[in-house]
Amino acid sequence: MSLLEIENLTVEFGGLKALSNVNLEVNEGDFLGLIGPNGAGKTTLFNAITGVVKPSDGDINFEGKNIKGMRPDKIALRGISRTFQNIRLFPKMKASENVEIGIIRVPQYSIHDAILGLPKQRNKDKENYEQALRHLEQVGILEYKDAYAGELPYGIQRRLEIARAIATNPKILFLDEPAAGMNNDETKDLINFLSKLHKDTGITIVLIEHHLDVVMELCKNIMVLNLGSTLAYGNPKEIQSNPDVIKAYIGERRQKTNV
Ligand SMILES: Nc1ncnc2c1ncn2[C@@H]1O[C@H](COP(=O)(O)OP(=O)(O)OP(=O)(O)O)[C@@H](O)[C@H]1O
Repeated sequence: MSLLEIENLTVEFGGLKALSNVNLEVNEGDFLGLIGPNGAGKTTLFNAITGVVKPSDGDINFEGKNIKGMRPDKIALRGISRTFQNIRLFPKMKASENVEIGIIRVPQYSIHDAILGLPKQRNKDKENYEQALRHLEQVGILEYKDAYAGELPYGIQRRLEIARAIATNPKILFLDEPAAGMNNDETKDLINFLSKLHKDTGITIVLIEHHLDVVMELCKNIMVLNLGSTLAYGNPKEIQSNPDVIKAYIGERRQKTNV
């Protein structure tokens, strides 16, 4: 059984079919890339899986259970975590506090314990802080633990988002354009860091990215969406030489980036 199975998924916004009969299987440990032109439906697919938008048709099975239409918080508790295209950190909170928010998803002590500041609450707070530091270390930004998120360099903020997402201890991680707005050095750092994260933790990752070098280097398989439908699926070599993909997307990206 696959970890995630998407069957004939359709998402409509008014008269617009953002996704049309999309099928996808993700196995445990996969590193899957999701590419395609602007408006192809990539983020909509993430939004449907994470419960942010309601599909009009099809099924989304995670660990054999249909999660289609479930609330985002319930889906997150099943082990599905994500980052967003636009950074969504709490800028006036410290880096460590942003990660603690990822850890404290379910009440860990009663309101009574919290109001009275009982040892159970104090111990849990200390454990959460220590765990947050471990995640900051995991993504290589421990030195920024006391810095305010909004004051961090862009590439570090992106890593902090990933630290917060993995703090929920997910079984699958969806990354929506983690290299967006990064310069070449930051992009190279990101490739190395994601490769190490995947190797060290074995976590299943699905990655949307327009920086094709990131996708080609990291992903074992790639799904190409175009106009809400699957245009192609294959390994990086197959995708780069697929004439339909070159015509619909890669050719245009090469022109834009002079690759
Ligand atoms: N909440 C929404 N309401 C109405 N239309 C939407 C909504 N979200 C997405 N769309 C539309 O659905 C289509 C797919 O959008 P989506 O954001 O999924 O594309 P994408 O492949 O992620 O694009 P990009 O690479 O630019 O991020 C687009 O035409 C978009 O305008």
